[in-house]
Amino acid sequence: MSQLLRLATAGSVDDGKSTLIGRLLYDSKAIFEDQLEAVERTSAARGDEHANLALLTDGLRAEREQGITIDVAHRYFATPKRKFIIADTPGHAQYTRNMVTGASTADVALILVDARNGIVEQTRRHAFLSTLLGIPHLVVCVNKMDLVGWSKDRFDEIREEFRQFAMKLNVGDLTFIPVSALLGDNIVDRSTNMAWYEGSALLHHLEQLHIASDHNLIDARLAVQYVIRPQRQTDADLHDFRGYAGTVASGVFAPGDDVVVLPSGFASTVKAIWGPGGRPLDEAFAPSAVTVELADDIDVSRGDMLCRPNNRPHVGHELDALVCWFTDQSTLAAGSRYILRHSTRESKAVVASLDYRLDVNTLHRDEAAPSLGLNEIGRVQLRTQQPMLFDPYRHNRTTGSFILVDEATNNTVAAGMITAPTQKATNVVWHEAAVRREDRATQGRTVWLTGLSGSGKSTVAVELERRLVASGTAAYLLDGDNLRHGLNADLGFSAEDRAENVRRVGQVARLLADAGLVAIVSVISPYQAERDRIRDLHVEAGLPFTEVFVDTPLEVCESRDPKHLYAKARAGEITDFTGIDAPYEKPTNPDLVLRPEDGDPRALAQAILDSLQG
Ligand SMILES: Nc1ncnc2c1ncn2[C@@H]1O[C@H](COP(=O)(O)OS(=O)(=O)O)[C@@H](OP(=O)(O)O)[C@H]1O
Ligand SMILES: Nc1ncnc2c1ncn2[C@@H]1O[C@H](COP(=O)(O)OP(=O)(O)O)[C@@H](O)[C@H]1O
Repeated sequence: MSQLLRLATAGSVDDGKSTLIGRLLYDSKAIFEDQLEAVERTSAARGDEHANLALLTDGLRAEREQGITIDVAHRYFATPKRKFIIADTPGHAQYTRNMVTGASTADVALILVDARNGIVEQTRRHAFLSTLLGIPHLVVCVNKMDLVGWSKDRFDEIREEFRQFAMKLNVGDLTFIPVSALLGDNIVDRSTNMAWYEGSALLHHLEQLHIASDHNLIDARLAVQYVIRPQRQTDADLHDFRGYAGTVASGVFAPGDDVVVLPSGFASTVKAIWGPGGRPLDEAFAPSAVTVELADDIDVSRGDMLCRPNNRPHVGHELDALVCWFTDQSTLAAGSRYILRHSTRESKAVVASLDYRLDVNTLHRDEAAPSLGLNEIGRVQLRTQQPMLFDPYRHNRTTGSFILVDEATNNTVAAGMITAPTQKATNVVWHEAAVRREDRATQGRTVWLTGLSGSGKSTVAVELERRLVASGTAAYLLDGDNLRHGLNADLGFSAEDRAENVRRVGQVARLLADAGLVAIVSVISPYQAERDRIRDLHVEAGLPFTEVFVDTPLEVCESRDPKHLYAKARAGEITDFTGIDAPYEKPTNPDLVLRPEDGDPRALAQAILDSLQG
């Protein structure tokens, strides 16, 4: 079966969103002949020169007005390569909530920009929301290129402006396509009007997009929806069948797997897994709805979660989360009480504090904000009566999200994304500085070089620092090797110690960047999750973060072996050596990749400089 791609579209009114969707449907021959004829007739009657494809999607608007969905319409179409679902979210300023509901399961966000107007407030807002929702791929369609004379310069200008903004966000994969939705350029077929554009047309890009690896296949989680306990049918059934039905939120379950049931902590083994229609399954992935049978007769009830013994979600009463407020009937403030629904559990919850309200347009945090109103987003600390079983949203869009329900009206009043369990440090108050970042002479950032030992991180980093300082930019190199002589002298090379090493270096880099320096970091940092955490730390602080993958193959590193460490590792004299008997997880979405064939260390340092300026 072809893989399904979920698309969320966003753009301000009149950017051409409806036309673009119409064009995709029209040109991929997905629309019904009669609908099309009606559009052609209406367009001709209105004297339109071209078939007005917005009319196709305007039909949907009527549906919406009847309140069928929360202002999000879904459209289905298919090409021989793939099936698509488009969630069309209206672009008005106050429609944050629709975007949050419509796009939370999307694989790709399509953001439309009118080439004449360039990046506007809405563009930034939608880009921010898309990244907040963890949508892994972002496609910026610079539309109405016909109205700017198919200008490459204009396209480049918009792309650069967007890139500058996107650096402050945690954007996974970012693509820019110049299009004319009205005339069909670069929608399904490559445009002949823009020969300078070398990329794919939109549909082709969407068909090719690799999304399988976006799914979390590591953290096995299944929230029990209900317990199936049919009556004994015949005397031959010595035991009553007991199955646990639910949807796999992430990871993989298979018969024979050891599992733990949370929050009780009882352990068992998966005896069998049943799919739809009672079919036995060898494996179950997200988002399959299955029934799991366990080998042991243990107590499991609705709301419990099955996971693997060595990979568990957080269990706790305190959540740190970003919430989007959905209603104008009330506001959220410290002390407000709600029902929190998370996977198949629910609990009473109180807002322990509202840390700040986020201005989605400027990313400014208002720490003095007393409450959140309609469509506003803020960071809150929540305390629940029952223990919750959760993961950060960044790792798991299912076990990382929740909704808040008003007890009195039973209305959903907010959607939330869990950032982390609330930090342990209690009674420690953050002191506000009198100097704001904008008041400092320079604005800092972090450039993070990751790669195997001997890949060239330090050499390139030294050269980058030299060039920056020579050009009058305050920069400071934090080298893993060197820090391990001081700050991190107590750490070795176990997975835990490396995580702590990277956490400390990341915190120091953030402080330097906050102080206005370019912090250059050169550490192996072998784990994606740790690197992501450092990126988040920067993004949350509004500091640009550039992840540079020094992608030198293991064989090359090993042949260089300047410190003879590979030789020692091969001889078994050192253990846990990265690339030999300890893992290195390649960056999934680095901002820049440097390969040996790209040049000598000087050329590579220059490539980093170019990317910072570009
Ligand atoms: N077991 C093992 N594995 C990897 N590296 C080892 C090990 N033992 C010592 N070294 C030396 O320590 C340097 C890596 O330190 P880092 O702080 O960058 O590592 S990590 O990010 O915590 O994984 C690394 O430096 P670079 O070669 O500059 O990367 C090595 O010289
Ligand atoms: N781009 C490059 N081309 C060829 N050799 C390189 C390059 N970058 C670094 N080297 C050499 O590789 C060795 C390892 O580089 P180093 O910067 O110490 O790596 P790391 O800090 O990643 O361990 C050094 O001897 C260095 O001179």
